[in-house]
Amino acid sequence: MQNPRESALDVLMKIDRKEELSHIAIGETLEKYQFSEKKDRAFFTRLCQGTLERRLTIDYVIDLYSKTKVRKMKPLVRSLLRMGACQILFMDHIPDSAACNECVKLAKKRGFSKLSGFVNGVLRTISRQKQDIPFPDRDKDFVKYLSVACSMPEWIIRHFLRSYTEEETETIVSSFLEPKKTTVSWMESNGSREELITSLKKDGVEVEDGRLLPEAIRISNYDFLKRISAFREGRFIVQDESSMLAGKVADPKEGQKILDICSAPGGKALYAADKLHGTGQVLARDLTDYKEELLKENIERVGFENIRTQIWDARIPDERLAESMDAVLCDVPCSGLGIMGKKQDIKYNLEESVLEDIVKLQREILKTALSYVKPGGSLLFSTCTINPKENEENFRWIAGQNGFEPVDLTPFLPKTLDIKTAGEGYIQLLPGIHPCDGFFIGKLRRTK
Ligand SMILES: C[S@@+](CC[C@H](N)C(=O)[O-])C[C@H]1O[C@@H](n2cnc3c(N)ncnc32)[C@H](O)[C@@H]1O
Repeated sequence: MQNPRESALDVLMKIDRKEELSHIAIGETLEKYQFSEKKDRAFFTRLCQGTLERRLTIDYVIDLYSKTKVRKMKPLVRSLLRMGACQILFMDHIPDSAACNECVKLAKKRGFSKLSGFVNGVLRTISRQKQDIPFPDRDKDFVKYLSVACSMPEWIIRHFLRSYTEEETETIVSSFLEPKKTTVSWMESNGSREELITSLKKDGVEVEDGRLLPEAIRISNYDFLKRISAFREGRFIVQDESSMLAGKVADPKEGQKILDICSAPGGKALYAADKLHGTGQVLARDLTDYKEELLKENIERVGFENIRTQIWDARIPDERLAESMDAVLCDVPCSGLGIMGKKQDIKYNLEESVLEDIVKLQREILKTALSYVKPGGSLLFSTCTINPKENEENFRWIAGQNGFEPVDLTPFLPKTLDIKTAGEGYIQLLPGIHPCDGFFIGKLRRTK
């Protein structure tokens, strides 16, 4: 990576043109430059992520000081100004002069010499004014204030305000901007937790306990996952604690037959296979070749033999599996409103109208999923969103199906998680309020 700013510019333009999702575009560049200096790779990543994370705030500020509004700018100039403003406003260790000069140089290098004066003027004005920027007033217009302060589309804030108070909404939305460590799930079939920690430390990785579960470990100060020996040896998978908790609630037991009908990249399916200790069978399904490849890559790395993959559309009933599974994991595709801190694209790409269609798809999948549960077996329903229509309302809908009853989740939850609805078979985890992603977990048992 000769120039991390130029690499960031290319990635930001690709994302702006909606050619690629941000984690894929950033990941591909990091893979390509895996042998570049750690500090350049870290700066590139932070610059891309920061510019995306704060895009609405940055655009608001640029629009205050530029005659041409952000949406009317040439794509290269737009991305360049955004990343310049990100450094000036949010990256304290970068001198403003370096941020301006480097952007001007890049404008010239990429054939925009005529606009380099404009780029310089806007960035220098932002630098001069940064302590006095007139942000929207919280008391006059809460939605506008929070939208600009936390770079969150107004419709999403209004959507949250239908279910949560202003304080709760502010806590949730601002939590998405907090720096996050990578959480990983220890695979107990591939060595002890102590061995894993020793191996991580030997590779220079900083290690902390998880906040909810003993199998969770939070890691930092690493450069490239694939260079960590314990990762290559399949001693852990990357997984948020909310997702591990869903696996725990599913309560996999040795010898069981488990079906994960929406399983890529395989977090919950692998968590379940691990707990089966080489016995039983997990069938991990997803919709496309690409998703099956992701699953296979992870299964191969971990080396479990009690899990196999299959491409299958979860909406289509498979008679051969009717009432045959001890547990069905139904981690449905969802709006992803609980993980907007990790996947920046969600907040900018999602449209409110899509929320209704998602619920329809989820019900089709859930209905089919129920048909695979054997009498006495269970269905785990989960999403990574915080939308009551996709969560509580769907849960009530499946709980109303003949022959199913909610399972008390209390015995599966850590003592620190005191959520009143657990006794009714479901919990809603909220980012900023609970120490994990926004996530919904519900469980039902087939009674007959
Ligand atoms: C929330 S993700 C699953 C995450 C996974 N359970 C894990 O823990 O790693 C939802 C998955 O559903 C898949 N999906 C979407 N529509 C589907 C369908 N009709 N049939 C099967 N899988 C589908 C998506 O490809 C996506 O991989």
